[in-house]
Formats: sequence, structure tokens, C-alpha cells
Amino acid sequence: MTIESGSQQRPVSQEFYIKLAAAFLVVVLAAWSFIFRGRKGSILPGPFPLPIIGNLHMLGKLPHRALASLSVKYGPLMSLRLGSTLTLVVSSPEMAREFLKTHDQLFASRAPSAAAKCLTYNCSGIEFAPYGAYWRQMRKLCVLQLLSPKRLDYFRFIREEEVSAMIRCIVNSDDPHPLNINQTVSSLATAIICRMALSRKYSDRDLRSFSSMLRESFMLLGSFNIGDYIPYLDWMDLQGLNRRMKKIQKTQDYFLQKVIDERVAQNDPNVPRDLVDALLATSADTEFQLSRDSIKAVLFDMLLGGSDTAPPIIEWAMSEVLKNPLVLTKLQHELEHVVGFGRIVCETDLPRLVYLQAVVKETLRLYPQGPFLFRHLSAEARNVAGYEIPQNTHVLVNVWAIGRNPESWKNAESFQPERFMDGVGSEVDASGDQNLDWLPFGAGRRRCPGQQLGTLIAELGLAQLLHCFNWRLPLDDMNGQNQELDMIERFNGITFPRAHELFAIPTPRLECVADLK
Ligand code: HEM
Repeated sequence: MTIESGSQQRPVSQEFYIKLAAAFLVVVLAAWSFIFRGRKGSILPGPFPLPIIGNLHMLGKLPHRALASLSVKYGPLMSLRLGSTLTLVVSSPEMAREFLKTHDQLFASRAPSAAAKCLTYNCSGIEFAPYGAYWRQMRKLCVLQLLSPKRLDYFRFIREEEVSAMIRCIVNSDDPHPLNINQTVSSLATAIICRMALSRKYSDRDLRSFSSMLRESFMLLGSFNIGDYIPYLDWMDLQGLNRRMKKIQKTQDYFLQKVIDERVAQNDPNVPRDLVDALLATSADTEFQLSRDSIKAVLFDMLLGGSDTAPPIIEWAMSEVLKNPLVLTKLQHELEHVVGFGRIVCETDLPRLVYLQAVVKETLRLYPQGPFLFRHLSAEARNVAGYEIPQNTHVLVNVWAIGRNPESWKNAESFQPERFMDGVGSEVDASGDQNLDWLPFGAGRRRCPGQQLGTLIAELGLAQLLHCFNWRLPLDDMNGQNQELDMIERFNGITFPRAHELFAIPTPRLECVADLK
């Protein structure tokens, strides 16, 4: 092609078109940046967003790590555009305090996602319910029926029975291969929460398929779904997540409907009341009527919270213990001292197993389940930490980054349970109320109500595994020496599993373990 210039004709080179396209792109990007950063009044630091996708491309396969690296450059409060959504990323305890304590009520709602709407019956459970009277009532009911110290004490026999059943299963196994720790402990928490919430004992096969259904739900609820951020692309379901949600929702609904139908049909006044009865009673309450879908949503939230949270903690803790022989020796000495060799560990031993408690806390610092708190949402515009935060801004608290913050933790990357022990070397109050350096259960109004239950399951499970057995890695066998065990994680939405499952070989350590047969 040519253009006229007086009487001369000059060819227009390809280079000209490339430059023109580049100039056009720069103008579009500048306008985009001006419109979004300027008009929303945000002067928050953050990476430059691309048109349409914003910063979605920067999340990578491990978003907690990608965002932690970006926050080193942009600071502990960073703004991102995820599609058309303004998202703040919080990466320091000071900033976490602003959102979870100082302005807790303002940010106490949840950012609704397609997965939350689909799997929790339009957000009518607890985890994804908007902040308000309904959420408060449901949370209170679950705490009263299931999670209060009194109810936890009442259900102690269930936890002890189920952990002993797990030990029995290991003892009785005639499989010559190393034990898959994840598989062994994954049904444990599901069995416990099913017995506590539904008064039902399921078969191992049912529990395994149930655990994997809940794991899939966790993944879907925590994933960054392009359709949530770029709504006009939702119909394309680019990641295939919507299809997976619908499939899992059908299975979940079938299961929960059956639980409710059986309970309604049972109607036996002599059977002790549980959470299902309490929810059904509330549904008849004239003041606060609950639909069947809401009952299913609340039950689902309890099963979800109680299932795949403690097992990964046990698996990570076992990995660290097997990597650190000194930690293993200290743990086993403590168990010998407090419990001895004549019996297995009971829950009432746990308060005296202070080193074991420190191991679980340190595991949660380095490997929090999950790496981000569930997305919080601003109810109205407000100035926070000197920045104007618009209404409906999403807030993502990077618990993983906070747990590894070198300003809060000495040798932040290394596993040192001693930092949680009282006295010399103690670095932190792990209650999470005063000190937001340690946030695996969140803080403020939306803080996890199942902390005590989750911790009890993780501590009891770990204590029994280490008290009843000696462990070695299969790699030790192959090479005659201790090989480096990898500690790589996989991003799985809300939970935080190992990328490669842990395999280890147990040898019975207590004589009374043989009696468990
Ligand atoms: C050690 C295991 C557990 C860990 C690490 C854990 C962690 C968390 C985290 C990080 C949150 C979000 C807090 C926030 O967004 O600010 C949460 C919320 C929640 N957890 Fe847990 N959790 C555990 C065990 C449990 C158990 C056993 C249950 C119940 C059976 C449970 C039920 C819930 C519920 C209902 C919420 C939503 C609270 C709300 O939105 O008001 N969790 N949990």
C-alpha cells in the first residue's frame, strides 16, 4: 500500500503499522488505568492492570506466593484489579488489624462467588452468608449445638474412638507398601464431624468418597473463577469450573436431602437431639423460619469446615517431624513422660503435651489451611489506613505471607516449634486476638468458630501416630540415608495440601497397640 505525498509516492512499511498499533495500545492502557485508578479514587499501590483481565494473569499457579512477591514491591496493602473487581491484598499483621479488628464490622461480609452461590444454596450457610441477623443466628446455633466447649467435651468419646479406629486400621493393614498418610487421616475428620453433626457412622468407602467430594468443593469455593471477575465471560466457563460445581452440587444435594428425609421420618423422641434436629426445630420456629435449602447449607458448611482442615495439618506436621529428627525425639520424649508406654493418648492428656501443641501451631504458621482467609467485602466506602476504599471492594488476607513475614518471625522459613512455647524463646501469643502475626483461623467477627475442634483433631491424631509408631521415610530405605523430603504445596482453593502426598513406614512402638487388634 502507498500514501500520496505531493507528487511522490512512499511505501508505508510494516514497521509503521506496528508502531501505530503499539501507540493505540498505549493510549488504551493509559485510558484504562486512568479510568479505573482515577475514577474509583484509589491511590493504593499496586501493579498496572491490563484491559479486561486486570491483574488476573499475575496470580499464577500458587497465588499466595505470587501475591506475597508482589507485596514486597508494592507494600502490605496492595490493590489489584481482578477483571472488573477491585481487590485489596493484605500482607502484614498491622494491615490485617485494620480490616479484621479496627474496621471489622465494615468488612464482615463475604464476596459472593458463583461457587458459593451454587454449593451453599445461594450463600445461606455460615461461611459465605452476608453479615447480618441470619448469619449471626446460624453461627450461634452451630456453636451451641456443636462447637462450644461444653458440646466438645460431650463429643470427646467420638474423637477418641475414631482416632483409635485409625490406629487400629494401620496396625491391621497387611499392605506391604509405605502408608499414604493423607489417605489414612483424610477420612478421620470426616468421620468425626459426621458423627457429631449428623449422628451417623458411615462406612470407610462412603467416607472416602464423601471426603473427596468435600475436597472438590473446597477447591471450587476458593478458586479464582474468571467468570466471577469478568461476568460477561461466565457463560464460556473457560476453566470448566461451573460444570464441576453443578456436578458436585447434585451429589451433595442428594446426600443432604437424604439426611433430612431420614430424620423427619425417624421422629423418635428417645434419640438424643443433634444439629439436624436443632435446625429442623428452627425451621418450624415462626420467628425465624428456615427453608430446607438453608438447613442443607448450614449442614454442608459444618461438614466442609470439619472435614479437610485437620488432616492436611497432620500430614504437614508429620512431614516436618520426619525431616527434623530432633523434633521427633522431643515429641516422643514428651509423650513418654506424660503418657508413658502402658496406654494410648487420650484427649485429657493434650493440655500437658505443650511441645506437641507448639508443633501444631508452628505447622499452621508455615502451612495455613488456607493460604487466604475467605474473601471479605466492604459494606460501604470508608477511609482505611489513609486510603479511600470504595464499597464492594474485595479483601484478600494473605495468611501464608503473614505467617512467613521476616519482620514478625525470626528465621521465618524454618520450622521451630519452640517459638510457641511459654518462657524464653516464646515469640507470640497464638490466640489470634491480640497478635495478628498468626492468623490461620482468621480474626474478628468472621473468625473460625471451629478452631478448638480442628485443633483437638489435629493434636490427638498427631499424638497417637507418633506415640504408637516409629516412622521412617521410604527414601531412607532405598538409600540407607535420610533424603530431603520436598515441602512443596499445591494451591487447592481454600485448603493447602502437599503437592506430593507423604508416604511413610510405621513400626509399632507400644505393646498395647497390638491389643487394639
Ligand atoms: C484446624 C482446622 C481449621 C482451620 C485451619 C480453619 C480455618 C478457617 C479460616 C481461615 C476461616 C476463615 C476466617 C475468615 O474469613 O476471617 C474459617 C472459617 C470458618 N470455619 Fe474453620 N477452620 C478449621 C476447622 C473448622 C471446623 C472443625 C469447623 C466446624 C466444624 C469450621 C467451621 C468454620 C466456619 C463455619 C467458618 C465460617 C465463619 C464465618 O464466616 O462466620 N472450621 N475457618
